[in-house]
Amino acid sequence: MNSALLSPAPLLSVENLTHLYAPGKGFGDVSFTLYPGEVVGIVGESGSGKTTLLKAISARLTPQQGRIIYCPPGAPGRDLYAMAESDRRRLLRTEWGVVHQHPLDGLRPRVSAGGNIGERLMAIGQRHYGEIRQQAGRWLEDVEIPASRIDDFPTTFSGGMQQRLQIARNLVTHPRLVFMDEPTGGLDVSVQARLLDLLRNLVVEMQLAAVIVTHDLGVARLLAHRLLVMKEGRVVESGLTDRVLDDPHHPYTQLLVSSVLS
Ligand SMILES: Nc1ncnc2c1ncn2[C@@H]1O[C@H](COP(=O)(O)OP(=O)(O)OP(=O)(O)O)[C@@H](O)[C@H]1O
Repeated sequence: MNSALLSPAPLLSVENLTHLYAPGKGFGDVSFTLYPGEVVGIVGESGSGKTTLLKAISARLTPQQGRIIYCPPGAPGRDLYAMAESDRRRLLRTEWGVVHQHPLDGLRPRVSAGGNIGERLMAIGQRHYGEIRQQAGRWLEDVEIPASRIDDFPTTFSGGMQQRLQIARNLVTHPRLVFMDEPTGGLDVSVQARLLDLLRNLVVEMQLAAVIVTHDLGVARLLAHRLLVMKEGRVVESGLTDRVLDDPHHPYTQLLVSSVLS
């Protein structure tokens, strides 16, 4: 993917962040910036701390050290964990989105597909039932779910459809920033390819900034402008995606890349 046109001020600045459940379990001293419209991929083997880091930067796990500054364009920067808990929760419902690996973790199983999408619209103040339903129907079609399924529960959908519904629920409010944890993990390869294509188009069209955790370097190559490579809770290499994957500098990245090629 080509680099985004970057605005001068980072949307998110992660500074010396640490959260260790136990020695070697979690992540330590991670710093990076994310610009509006930019997609950063976090790659690394299982257990390297990717999900824990994603939780901390998406306001779902208070880090033990360091800070995160969120600075939406035209507004002053705010320290994420110095905000009131209610403000962090509001961010997650409105300007931010979180796409979980297991779609039912990010959906309400006892609420219809339309309700799952409409709920986010209500969180940003929309009240007109007819308009909410219309937007939900449009979004279902945008993520290739027939609008005729609007009243069905997500539990009646296939895994791929559930994941597309979760994406629609998150994107309907046009968030600035989306966090995704293995968004195509657990799906059949053919379903993965279509979902990736859809995600890539949405990210480009909506000029979304995103942080994507994946152990799949193909997903990283397709979606991310920049990569952070994690090993044992540390970022061992970072840089533009093509540079990191085509000319890896750190021995661990070299191993990761060569294990995919072999
Ligand atoms: N709630 C928790 N309590 C204690 N230890 C945890 C907790 N969550 C994760 N860990 C441990 O922290 C380490 C990092 O886990 P994490 O899930 O962040 O890794 P990961 O890179 O996302 O791995 P995977 O790709 O398998 O999801 C692992 O050793 C894991 O067992």
